[in-house]
Amino acid sequence: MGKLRVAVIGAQGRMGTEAVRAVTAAEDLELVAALGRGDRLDALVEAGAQVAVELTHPDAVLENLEFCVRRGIHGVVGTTGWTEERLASLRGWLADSPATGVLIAPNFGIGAVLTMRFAQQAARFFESVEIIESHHPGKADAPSGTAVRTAQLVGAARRAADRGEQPDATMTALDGARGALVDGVPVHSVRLRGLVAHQEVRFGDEGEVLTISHDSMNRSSFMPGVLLGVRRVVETPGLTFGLEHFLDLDD
Ligand SMILES: NC(=O)c1ccc[n+]([C@@H]2O[C@H](COP(=O)([O-])OP(=O)(O)OC[C@H]3O[C@@H](n4cnc5c(N)ncnc54)[C@H](O)[C@@H]3O)[C@@H](O)[C@H]2O)c1
Ligand SMILES: O=C(O)C1=N[C@H](C(=O)O)CCC1
Repeated sequence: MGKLRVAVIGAQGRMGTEAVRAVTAAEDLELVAALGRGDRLDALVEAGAQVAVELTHPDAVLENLEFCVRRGIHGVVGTTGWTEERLASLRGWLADSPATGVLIAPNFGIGAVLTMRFAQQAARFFESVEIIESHHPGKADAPSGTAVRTAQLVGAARRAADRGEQPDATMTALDGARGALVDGVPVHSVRLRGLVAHQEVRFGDEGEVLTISHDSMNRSSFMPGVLLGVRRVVETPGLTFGLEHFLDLDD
């Protein structure tokens, strides 16, 4: 079998630079295109790309994915900012191109995916939960895609366990002091020079606190997840949301 032909969109960015390096170094993959802002998407077709790794900006990702899916190019997406409305558009394009696969990974870090899974498992046992995510100050979106996904998973697990609202006697608060409420879970976003990507999920109950915490120290740590996504997406038509679906976590 020949090498899988891979393109990177957003190739000059922080993540894109790492992805270009990782794809180039992988023996079973061939980097056939590296696109930056302003480059023609037609270059993907001309290069014969089979998979596009999308690492751009929430404002650009939908247009790039529509182009790819309509041409049968599979997508591995790290770009954040996903809403139900955006996902519905993507599902529509995929319905018209049923052999095409798209993986959206809020986080490619294996440890971060496990953090989300562990938080989901812990959620039903605790009265209180808050999420603190901390990132570099160049990040465009807040809260992080990882924190939003974690809060959704925790919120769903709390609902399934009939956990009511969290205790909180706050009567007056400055705007933002209690974070953003995502699915009933307060999420606090820190932006600090020197950081890469970090998250703490703090659970509390009478007399005990459980903190599940994960740190990405560099962006090369995301690359095993990106490469796994590239290899698996070509055999997984439709939308896959979350790298956990490619990790066989229940085995
Ligand atoms: N899923 C994950 O594990 C993960 C990890 C890190 C970052 N991210 C996300 O990936 C995205 C990129 O992050 P980053 O830190 O690399 O950002 P960045 O700003 O360093 O890089 C983005 C690059 O995309 C380029 N770009 C913008 N619009 C484009 C377009 N239409 N076509 C081609 N290129 C375009 C920019 O010029 C820039 O070079 C963000 O949404 C971020 O949150 C996800
Ligand atoms: O650096 C970023 O930007 C990151 N974005 C993702 C998110 O929003 O969760 C993953 C972590 C790094």
